[in-house]
Amino acid sequence: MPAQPTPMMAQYLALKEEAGNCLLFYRMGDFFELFFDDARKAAGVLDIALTTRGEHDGQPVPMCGVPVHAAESYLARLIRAGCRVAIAEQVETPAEAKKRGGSKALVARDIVRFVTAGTLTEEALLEPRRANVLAAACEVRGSIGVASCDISTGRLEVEECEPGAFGAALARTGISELVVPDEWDGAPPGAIVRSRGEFASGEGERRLKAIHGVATLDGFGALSRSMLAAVGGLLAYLEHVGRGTLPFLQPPVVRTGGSSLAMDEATRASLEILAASGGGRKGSLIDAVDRCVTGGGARQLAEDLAAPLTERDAIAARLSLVGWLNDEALLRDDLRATLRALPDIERALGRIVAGRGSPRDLGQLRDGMVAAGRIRDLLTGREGAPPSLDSLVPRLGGHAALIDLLTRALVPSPPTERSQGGFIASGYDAALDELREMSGNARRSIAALEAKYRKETGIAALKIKHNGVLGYFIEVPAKHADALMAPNSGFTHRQTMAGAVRFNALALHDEATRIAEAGGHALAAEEAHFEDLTGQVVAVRNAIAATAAALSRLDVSAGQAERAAEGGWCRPDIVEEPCLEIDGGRHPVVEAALAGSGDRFVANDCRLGANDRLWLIGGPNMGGKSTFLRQNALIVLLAQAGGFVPAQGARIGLVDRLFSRVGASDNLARGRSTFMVEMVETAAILSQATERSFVILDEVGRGTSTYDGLALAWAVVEAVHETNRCRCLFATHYHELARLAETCDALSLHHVRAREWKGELVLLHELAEGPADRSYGLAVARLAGVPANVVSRAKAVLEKLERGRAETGGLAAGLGDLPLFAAAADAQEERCDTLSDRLRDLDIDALSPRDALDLLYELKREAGTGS
Ligand SMILES: Nc1ncnc2c1ncn2[C@@H]1O[C@H](COP(=O)(O)OP(=O)(O)OP(=O)(O)O)[C@@H](O)[C@H]1O
Repeated sequence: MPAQPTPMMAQYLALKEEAGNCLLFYRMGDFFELFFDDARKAAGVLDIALTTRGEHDGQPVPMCGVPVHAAESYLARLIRAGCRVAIAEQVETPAEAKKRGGSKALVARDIVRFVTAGTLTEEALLEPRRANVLAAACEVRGSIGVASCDISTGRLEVEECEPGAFGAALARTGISELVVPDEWDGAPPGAIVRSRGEFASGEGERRLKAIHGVATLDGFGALSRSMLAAVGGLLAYLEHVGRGTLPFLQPPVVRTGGSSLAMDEATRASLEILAASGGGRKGSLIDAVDRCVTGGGARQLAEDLAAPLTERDAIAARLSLVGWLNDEALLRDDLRATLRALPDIERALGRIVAGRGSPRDLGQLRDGMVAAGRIRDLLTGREGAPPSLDSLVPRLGGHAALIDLLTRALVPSPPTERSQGGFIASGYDAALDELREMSGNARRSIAALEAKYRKETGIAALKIKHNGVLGYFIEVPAKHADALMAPNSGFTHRQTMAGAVRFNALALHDEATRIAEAGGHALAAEEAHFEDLTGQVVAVRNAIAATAAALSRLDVSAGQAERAAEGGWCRPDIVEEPCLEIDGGRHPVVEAALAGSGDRFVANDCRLGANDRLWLIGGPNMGGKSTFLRQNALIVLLAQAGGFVPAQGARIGLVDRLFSRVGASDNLARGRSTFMVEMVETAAILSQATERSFVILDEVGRGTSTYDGLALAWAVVEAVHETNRCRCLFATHYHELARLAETCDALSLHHVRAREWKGELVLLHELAEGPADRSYGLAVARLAGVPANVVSRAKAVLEKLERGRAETGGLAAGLGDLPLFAAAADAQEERCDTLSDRLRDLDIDALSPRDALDLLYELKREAGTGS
C-alpha cells in the first residue's frame, strides 16, 4: 500500500489537479516551487537546477524553484516557450494558520490566477508596441463566430465568418491564444479546449448586457448567435483564468464582412505587413512606416494596417487629419513631443480594472490625463483643422476631478510595489500623516537611544540595527560583549555571531513596538486609500479608455504625417472606379534597405484601369518585378489604412479584397508540397477575387515542370482576365505568355529593363512597356558567382535549345489558336455527347408513362451536373 502523502503533498496534489495542464507555481516562503513533471519541464525551459525534495510513493520528488521577487522574468520565458502557469499563493499568514489549526497547521494556499499568453497584463511581460490578443471561436449552424480581446487594453471585437475564411480572420487579429469548444473538428491545432457548455449564446448575451449595463445589445450592432456563443466562451475562459474577476472590457466592435479590406493569411504573410518572413518586425511594412511615439499609437497603427478600411468617407477622415498634420510641421512637432512623454494609460487602466494595478499605474493615469489636457489645449481653436478633430479633441478632457484627486493623493513617482506603502502624498490624509510622524519620531528616538547606550557603556562601536527576523537589536563587537552580558546590565542577550553579539533592551523594545504599530496602521491606511482611488478610476473607465483611444489615433496620424514628410510621400486620392494610377511609386521596405547601403531606389509608375486591368511583367531575375508588384499592393493597403503613400501621386479605386501570391514559396511547416501550396492559394483567388479586387501574382506556375507551369500560368491569366476581371499584376518568366495579349484586350505587356554592357549585366529596375526581349538568366548566374565554365556550358545548352525552339515554333506553338477556356468547353461537349447518345438509342414506345417520367428526371439531372 502506498504511504499516505504528507499534508503538504496532499495540498499540492489537490491544487495541481485544479491547475490541469498548467504548470503549478506553489508558493513556499520567498520561492515559487514546481514539482514532478512541472519541475522537469520548467527546469529545462528556464535552465535552472532540478533537485528533489522528500518522497512520494517511495520515489524522490523532482523539484525546482524560482525566487518570488524575480518570478516575472521566469514567467515571461515560460509563456514565450508556450507554457501556461497557475499561481498558487499562501492565502493566510503562518500566524493565522497556527491560530486556526495549532502549531503544525499547514498554511492555506489557493490558485489566485492563471498566467497564459493571451491574458497577460504585466508591463514586463507585454511588448509595448504590439497588441496581445486572446480569441474564442466556435461554430454555430455552419458559421464561425470569433470573439477576440486584448485584455491589457480592454478592446473586444466580434465577427462571423464562413469556415473557409476562418484562417483569414485569425490571421488578421494575430492572436496569442485561442480557446475553442471540445469536439469541434474545425478547431485549429494548438487551441485550448474548454467545455462546449461554456460557448452558449444565451449566456454570452446575458453577460455582455450585464457588463455594460444595457437592456439590449442593439446599440453595439448586429450580433449573431455564433458571435454571442464565442463571446460566452471568451468570458467563461477569462473568468476561469482570473479566478472570478473579469478584466476591463470595452463595448464590442462588430466587424461585418466587407467593413475592412479582406486579405487572407497567405497575402498577409507574403506582404510582410506586421512581421517579416523571418518572423521579426524588422523588414516588415510596419517597421518601415511606424513613427509613433507611444505604445498605444503603435498598436493602433498595427490594427489599421491589419484591417484597412473600405469606405471612402472613413478613409478620407483619417487622411484629412494626416494631411493637416503634414502641413502643420511645427504643431506636429509639439504634439509628438508631448505624446512622447505619455505613459501607456491604456494598459495601466487595464491592470487597474483587472485588480492587478499598482500605485505606479495610478500615477501613470494621472500623468497621462494631464498630458491629454495639454494636447487638447494645443489642438483647440486651430484654423483649418479637419472635421475629424472635432470628435477627437473633446475626448481628451473631462478628467479634471480625477486629475485633482490623484494629484493630491499620490506622491510624484509612486512605486510599483504597494506592500511597503509610501505612495500616498503627505497632506492628503491628516491621520496618515500623524502615524508617519509617530514612526518618524520613534526612528529619531532610536537614533537617540543608540547615542545614549554608547555613552552609558563606553562602547563606541555599539550600533542599533534592524533585520527581518529580530526586528531592532543592539550589536556590539564580540570583544565588548562581556559587559553587556553581566546580569543587571539592562541588556538581554539575543544572538551570538562570529564577530559580534546582539542584545535587546527595554526602551528599545518599546520604541520598536511603537514603530511597528504606527507603521502597520499607516500601511493599512495607504491600502484603504489605494482601494478607494482604484474604485474612483474604475467608475470612469470608459471615459479614460476613450481618451487613450483618441491619443493613440492622434499619435498614428502625426506619425504618418512625420513619415510622409520624411520620405516625400503623397496623399492618395481615393475614388470608386476600379483604377490604380501610381506615379513614381516606391517600396518602403526595399527603399529603406537600399538607402542603408547608399543605393537609390528607382521609382516606377503603374496605370491600371477598366480597359487595361492586367499587366504581364517580364524581365530578368533580380530586375525588380517582385518589388514592383508588392509596392503597388502596399500602396493600396497604406492608402486604405488612411495614410500617405510612397509615391509622387496616387489615384486608387477602392479595393475590396487584396491578394498576393508568390509562386512556390516554401511552406514546409504546413506539410504541403510547395507546388500544392501555390495551387491551393491560386484556387482561392480564382474563386474569390471580384471586379473590385486587386491581385498580384508573382511567377505562379514556376513550382512545376515547364510545360505544366506554362499551361497553368496561361489558364490562370485567362481566368483572371475573363472571369474575375479584377486589377492584376502578373510577373512571369514565361515569354510565351506574351501571346495572350493577342486575345485578352484588357491585358498589356511590360518588362523591367536591363542592359548588357561590355559583357556585364546592368539591371536598371525600370519598368517599360512591351514584352521582355530575353531573360538574362545566364548573366544573372554569372553575377551571382556561378563558375565561368558552368556558365559557358549553360550557354552552349541554351543555344541548342533555342535552335530547337525556332524550328518547332517554341513552347507555345499553336496556343494562339486555342479558344479561350477550351478545356471547360471540352468537358461540356463530352457531357452533351453522352446525353445525345442516350436519347438516340431510346425506344420511346417501350416506356411506361412512369418510366418515361423517371428517365426524364434522370436525364435532366445528368444534364445539370457540373453546371
Ligand atoms: N525599383 C528598384 N530600384 C532599385 N533597386 C531595386 C528596385 N527594385 C528591386 N531592386 C533591387 O533588386 C533586388 C531584386 O528585386 P526583385 O526581387 O523585385 O527582383 P525580381 O525581378 O522579382 O527577381 P526574380 O525574378 O529573381 O524573383 C531587390 O532586392 C532590390 O535590391
